[in-house]
Amino acid sequence: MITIQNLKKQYKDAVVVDIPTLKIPKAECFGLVGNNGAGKTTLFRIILDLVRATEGQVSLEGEDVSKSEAWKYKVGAYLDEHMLLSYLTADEYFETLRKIYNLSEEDLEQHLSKFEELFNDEIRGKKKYLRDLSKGNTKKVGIAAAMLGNPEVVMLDEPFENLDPSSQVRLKKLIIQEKALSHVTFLISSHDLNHVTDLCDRIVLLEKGKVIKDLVDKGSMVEELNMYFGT
Ligand SMILES: Nc1ncnc2c1ncn2[C@@H]1O[C@H](COP(=O)(O)OP(=O)(O)OP(=O)(O)O)[C@@H](O)[C@H]1O
Repeated sequence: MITIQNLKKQYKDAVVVDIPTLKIPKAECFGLVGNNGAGKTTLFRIILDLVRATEGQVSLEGEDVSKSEAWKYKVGAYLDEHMLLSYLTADEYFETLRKIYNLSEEDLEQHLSKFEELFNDEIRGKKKYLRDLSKGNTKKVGIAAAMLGNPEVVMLDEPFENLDPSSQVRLKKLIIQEKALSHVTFLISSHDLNHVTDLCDRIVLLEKGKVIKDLVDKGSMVEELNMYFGT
């Protein structure tokens, strides 16, 4: 369970996140939507302790993420390319993570085999450094890395952005499979209302840092969001 309490982030006079309370239960697929600047990435960054909140706290299984370290072994995340080691090739990067997570070569192969269709022969066995990959292929590496090591929570910021249409469908299939096989809690922010509503059990809509809708009814989710976004 991720618990957010009295959370505020302020830059000078601007309050960009303001969430009195929000609980994300284990194994939920939690979607986060909102217009540009609504505070989605900032909220993810606070959850990952990449940005300190001005007030309040985020805890994972009762541990305040800004005061403890143990939660880091339970969380995998891909927010942007800064999280990668761009001077490595994809194979070198996965091998580095394998050692960090203390996985066997078989474990790594088994994990990466799930991404074979998504990688589409563009990622593994290439001599290209991550910094030279296309935006979509970079994202695929980041997503595969975020899901490595059996994390309990996987956080993905805009996972569908820059992916070609076939890759978007493949990624969606992969996340659905992973949801069915494990009890991973997914936190996914997206501007793609169709994908996020297809995938997620619950969608939270942020506006100027505040939760203005918390949707759990699959039947009316799409309609409510289309009404809000005028789509
Ligand atoms: N370091 C910073 N200094 C000042 N303002 C910041 C900083 N980081 C974020 N902001 C502001 O916080 C607000 C929320 O930004 P954030 O990136 O979280 O929004 P978002 O919902 O992820 O947007 P998008 O959909 O465009 O990615 C924006 O107004 C942004 O300008």
